[in-house]
Amino acid sequence: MLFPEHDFLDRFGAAAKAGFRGVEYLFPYAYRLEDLAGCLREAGLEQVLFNLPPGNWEAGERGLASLPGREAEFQASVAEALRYAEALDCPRIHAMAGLLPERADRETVEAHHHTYLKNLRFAAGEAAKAGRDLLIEPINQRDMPGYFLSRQADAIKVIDEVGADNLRLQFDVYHCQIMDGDLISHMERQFHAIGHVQIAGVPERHEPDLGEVCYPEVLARLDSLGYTGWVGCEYRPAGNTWAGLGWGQAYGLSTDTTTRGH
Ligand SMILES: O=C(O)C(=O)[C@H](O)CO
Ligand SMILES: [Mg+2]
Repeated sequence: MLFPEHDFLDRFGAAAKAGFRGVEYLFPYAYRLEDLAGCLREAGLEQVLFNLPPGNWEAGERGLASLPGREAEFQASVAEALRYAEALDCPRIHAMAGLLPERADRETVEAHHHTYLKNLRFAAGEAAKAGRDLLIEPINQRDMPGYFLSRQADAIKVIDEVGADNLRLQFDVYHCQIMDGDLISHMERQFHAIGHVQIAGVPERHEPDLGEVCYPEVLARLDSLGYTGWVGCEYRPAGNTWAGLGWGQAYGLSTDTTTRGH
């Protein structure tokens, strides 16, 4: 989502020049593995996370994991994601849950829940064989109406029901603020399950210093909890990406325009 001023494969160099040490993105599948691996190597970056294939994104699909009748496609998506994760040395992959049909009745919701648990057990098992973590993320209903997983408590319940050590929570602060609020309490209560963190300003999803969330306090508390994982900057720059990085200087990022030479 950052550096949209550049073609995708050029964003790796821009991220490194800005001081990032790792990158994540939604989907790698439109690109050749060797091109992505070369970008990481040349920029000296780690591949931190990406998503499993989401179904037909252009047609509005937002993941396969809870969709009854699509299990074979989901299993193939796990294999494809793990193939990319192996080549890019990516320790974690995110399985998007998918959308409920409009006005879903109780039976439909239960069928999605049953499918979700079954698929996550399969995917966590395959990821564990490869030494990788599988993440699930509650996503807010404003950005993704009908998304099957939107509340923090539901995500923790699913993680407990699946019972796989490598099934972890993708704690996106932006979504948590919109759907549940009470950010620091949720972060503290769920800390045992957090496998990745993402941040963005609320409500516009711009830079973290724009909006209602006090990120210096949230990130300081994350540190004091002993978090040693990554924090993904999953936001849409309000303007030029570089101009908006001032918030990150406290975390080693640079807004130095002289490094823009790219
Ligand atoms: O939407 C988000 O916050 C995500 O992190 C998903 O991976 C992509 O939609
Ligand atoms: Mg997110």
